[in-house]
Amino acid sequence: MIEQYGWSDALRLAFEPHARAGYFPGRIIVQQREAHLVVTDEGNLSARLSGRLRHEAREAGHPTAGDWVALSAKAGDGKATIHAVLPRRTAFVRRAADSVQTLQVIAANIDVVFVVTSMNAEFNPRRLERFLAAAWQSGARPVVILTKADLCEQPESLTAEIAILAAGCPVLVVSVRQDLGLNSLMDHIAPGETCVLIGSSGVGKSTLVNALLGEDRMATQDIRASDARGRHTTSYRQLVLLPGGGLILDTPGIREVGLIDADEGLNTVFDDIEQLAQNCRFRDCGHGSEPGCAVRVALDEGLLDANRWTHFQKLSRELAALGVTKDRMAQEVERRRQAALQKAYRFNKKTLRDL
Ligand SMILES: Nc1nc2c(ncn2[C@@H]2O[C@H](COP(=O)(O)OP(=O)(O)OP(=O)(O)O)[C@@H](O)[C@H]2O)c(=O)[nH]1
Ligand SMILES: [Zn+2]
Repeated sequence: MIEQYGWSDALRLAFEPHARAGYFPGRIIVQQREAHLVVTDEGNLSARLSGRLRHEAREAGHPTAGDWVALSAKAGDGKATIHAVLPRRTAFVRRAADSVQTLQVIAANIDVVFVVTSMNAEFNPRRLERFLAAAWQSGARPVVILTKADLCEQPESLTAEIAILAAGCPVLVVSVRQDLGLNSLMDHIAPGETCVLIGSSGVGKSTLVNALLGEDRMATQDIRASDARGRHTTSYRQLVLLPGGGLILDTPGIREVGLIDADEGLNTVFDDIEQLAQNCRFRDCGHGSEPGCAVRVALDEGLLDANRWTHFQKLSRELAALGVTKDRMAQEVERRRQAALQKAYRFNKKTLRDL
């Protein structure tokens, strides 16, 4: 059962101390305020945090959808207690809605982030950059999906434009209406791997999930004809098994990626600018009036788009204001979480590293 949900030898190894303590493993498929829905070899259980974990969670963060956890349960009542969270391989992090400083991990242990944008509405390159940066920063592989190809007059030129922006990740063109491109999408998720979809409201994420599942499990919405944008629909927020053996997590929290949280992700998306800046005469060039500034020259000669440059500076400033270091923020959050966990469980450092 849990093999289907991605249970692996590495996880088994990390789980050993918990197995010795008499606990069994499970994966959170729905995160809820009080009790989480957890898939286990004994079926789905409704699990609450132990008192001790609840206490630690204040420092180390709460377990989230996609997390592997150590459980105990009394026979037969469908309820369980979560005693520990295994180290995460990847984490999708966003800033909490109510605070600039608080980070929220909204999905753990994901392998692929599908960045979804539609081909019918006006294409917004800046927004795609932000989504891509968030995707890179999670530690998972980003893949761009362009939806509603049936509504686009010249899909080729738009695809080419986007491929340049999304340098380094695959760009897939799909149309659920025409049943186009869905198989190549499935090729990007291996059995046991977990993917998430991010993208603005109305781009067709739920429709895609339904198509992948082969049934209408997600509530979709009818698009507002006037502005080609969508309204929010409530979704089935859970980690679900796809027929091909992969897993998909469709949660509203992931869709609403706010500000980008990592300069690592930013650098990947703005790789060309980073390259340019390396040609400046001074290593700490501020790209203002310094002599020998390669960025200024590129701007003057029209080799670097002025809007793109402005956007890059704006995002850089936002990140600097947050004190973001070169480390991926997701990794930093995870490091702190593990440090807190180690204090509690004296986890073997090597076991953590091996994951
Ligand atoms: N023409 C066309 N319309 C599509 C396609 N895929 C989705 N749509 C339509 O786009 C609208 C929005 O689709 P949803 O799947 O609800 O969008 P969403 O991204 O899940 O939206 P939120 O739940 O608000 O985040 C619906 O009316 C769909 O029928 C497609 O391939 N072609
Ligand atoms: Zn410079």
